[in-house]
Amino acid sequence: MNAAIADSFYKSLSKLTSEEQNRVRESVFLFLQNPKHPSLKTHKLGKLKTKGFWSAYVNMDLRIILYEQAEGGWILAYTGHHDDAYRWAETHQLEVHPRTGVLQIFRVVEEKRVVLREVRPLFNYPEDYLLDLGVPPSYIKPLLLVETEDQFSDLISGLPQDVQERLLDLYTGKTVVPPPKVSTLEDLAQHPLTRQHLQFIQNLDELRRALSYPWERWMVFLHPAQQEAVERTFQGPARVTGPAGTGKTVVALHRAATLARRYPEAPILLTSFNRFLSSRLQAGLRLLMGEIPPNLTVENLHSLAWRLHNHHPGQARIITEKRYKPWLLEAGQGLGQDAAFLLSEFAFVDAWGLYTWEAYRAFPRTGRGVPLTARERLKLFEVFQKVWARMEAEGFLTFNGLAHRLRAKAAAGELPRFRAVVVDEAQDLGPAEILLIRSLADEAPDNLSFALDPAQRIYTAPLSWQALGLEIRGRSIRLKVNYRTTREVAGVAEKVLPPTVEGEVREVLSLLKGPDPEVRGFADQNACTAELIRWTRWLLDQGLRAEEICVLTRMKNLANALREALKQASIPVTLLQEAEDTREGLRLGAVHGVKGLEFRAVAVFGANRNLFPLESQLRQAPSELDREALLNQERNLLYVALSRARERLWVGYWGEPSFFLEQLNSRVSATLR
Ligand SMILES: Nc1ncnc2c1ncn2[C@@H]1O[C@H](COP(=O)(O)OP(=O)(O)OP(=O)(O)O)[C@@H](O)[C@H]1O
Repeated sequence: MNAAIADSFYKSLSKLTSEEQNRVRESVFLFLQNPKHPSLKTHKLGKLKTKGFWSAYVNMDLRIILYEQAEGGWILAYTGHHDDAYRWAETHQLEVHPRTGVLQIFRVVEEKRVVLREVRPLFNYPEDYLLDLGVPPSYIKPLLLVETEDQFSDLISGLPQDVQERLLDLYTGKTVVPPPKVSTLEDLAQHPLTRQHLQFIQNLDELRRALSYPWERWMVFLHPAQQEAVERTFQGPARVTGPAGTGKTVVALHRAATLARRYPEAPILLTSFNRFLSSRLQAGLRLLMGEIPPNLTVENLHSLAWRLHNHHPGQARIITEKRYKPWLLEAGQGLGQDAAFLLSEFAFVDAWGLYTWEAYRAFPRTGRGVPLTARERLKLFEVFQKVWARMEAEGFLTFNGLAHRLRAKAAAGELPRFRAVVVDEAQDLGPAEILLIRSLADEAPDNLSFALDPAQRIYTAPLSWQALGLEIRGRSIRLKVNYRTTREVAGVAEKVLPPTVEGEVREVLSLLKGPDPEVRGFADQNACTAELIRWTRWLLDQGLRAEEICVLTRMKNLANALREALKQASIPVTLLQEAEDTREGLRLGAVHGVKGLEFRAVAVFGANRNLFPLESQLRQAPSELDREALLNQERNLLYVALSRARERLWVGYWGEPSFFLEQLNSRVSATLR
């Protein structure tokens, strides 16, 4: 079988109803077994003879647009309702690029753009160089004639994704290196740029598999940077980083699947820090692999730790800070240290597993904010020992304590190991968790793969990878193409962050265009609520389903108050923490519960000065450095909230706006005054 499915086909398929998708799938199957099957009425599109497009009949309403290759193979290019499908065929073309050799599908450039006249070009590069970058020859002149940014965006939106990326980089003043050239046909199928757009189907089995699952583009087409992070054999721990929506979870899923196939006899673990995220990973893997193979475990770290712990006698219950706080304060009376500092130092010692005096004394407290003399350290350690003794006597253990205990067992060879561990959302893991993961992985190539975004760290303080014994230099891949959201939404979300986060310059490229986000100030909470309800109703009128809309607040109590108001307005609501994918209703909840999710429309309700950052929390910071760390976490929380939106973003505040919003561009900040 000589067939390929194009990215544009999957994209168009996803716009059809599931009933229509099924009909299209049946016809594709039929077509690829017998292109001349009479029921398909396959015919060359008359007026478009030179372009090589064909149409196949699905039913009275639906058509599949195909391209016949010179060597006799077929490319599935598009599917849609009759008029839409024919319009697509008329306005697109498929061509092997004369320089790069890559097969490209792109929108036919409009003739009227090629009028030669005196202009002040926005984009001025040698034609030869643009050709080297893979710009189709018909686009060169129009590109050199664009005068405004809007014209530029509009023009390049018809180009293949990789060419758009290069042109946008060029536009923002970056040096862009031309892609490698494709010379042979075999080379073409293997070329990362081709694989970004075309899925080659070798036999009926592959076709059956491709047709029997819901088709999602991320399952099939990876960006070359994603592909590298998925497929490379790393000689040690590796990590993939990137802003929200750049496909880190997609990489983690593919990487786990690839490693499970690469080491079929060895146990592989795909993990994240909470149950909710792991169940999403599980669902993603089922989509990707059909069945999760027996050597691949998907489990959140806490549940894994309990499972390993329960293999051994002497179970303990996990203690929360709320429960041990009074014990710590009682033991620490007379030390002259305030409660916030005692709690913070206890958590620090616990996180790093400094359970002996020698370990605590020798451990650098750099960056802790409150300096301690050796004597003060010793006094503190004696207090901590009392708390640990009490925990032990009452059958309790902190989670970090459990993690360190397991780590020691793993080091002594008493626990089973994984050949490779893949970790998603790794920025929120603390030292105890990362050290545990490290101890559970074999010392071998490909053993540890982390996916993370430092700007989404909302639970822990930044960590030094080197201090954890993880050397990742030369094995770090950065993603920058945002597949989730529009340029407008990504622009607003990134602007609440500083340009560099934990040493990494924030770089994001979104190829989608959409409406400007709205940032609105109100006199009080009631007015903000009323407008939010109006906006929600408007979205529902526009055809969005309630579950495609999510409203986020900084605190749970604000979400509860809003829930009542939405109920009264007869808008169905499901709280985020209760939300199964199947439940209906607008999603509502505190930002902490929205990690890893995305919605067509997102509203942040209460982006007020005293809520982002949460004033009451900042006041408790024991030192200026702790305050700084908390401030960053709060900023990250707002970033997480804003970056969940795929198409529409609405931000409402009353009183003073959060100062994190100050960096927004003038278009948005105009509404702040
Ligand atoms: N190669 C791809 N092709 C098409 N869609 C993709 C691709 N990679 C990612 N996506 C889509 O982009 C969106 C974001 O992907 P994903 O959740 O993996 O990003 P992320 O970097 O983990 O985001 P976050 O940091 O916000 O959790 C998803 O809808 C996903 O399906």
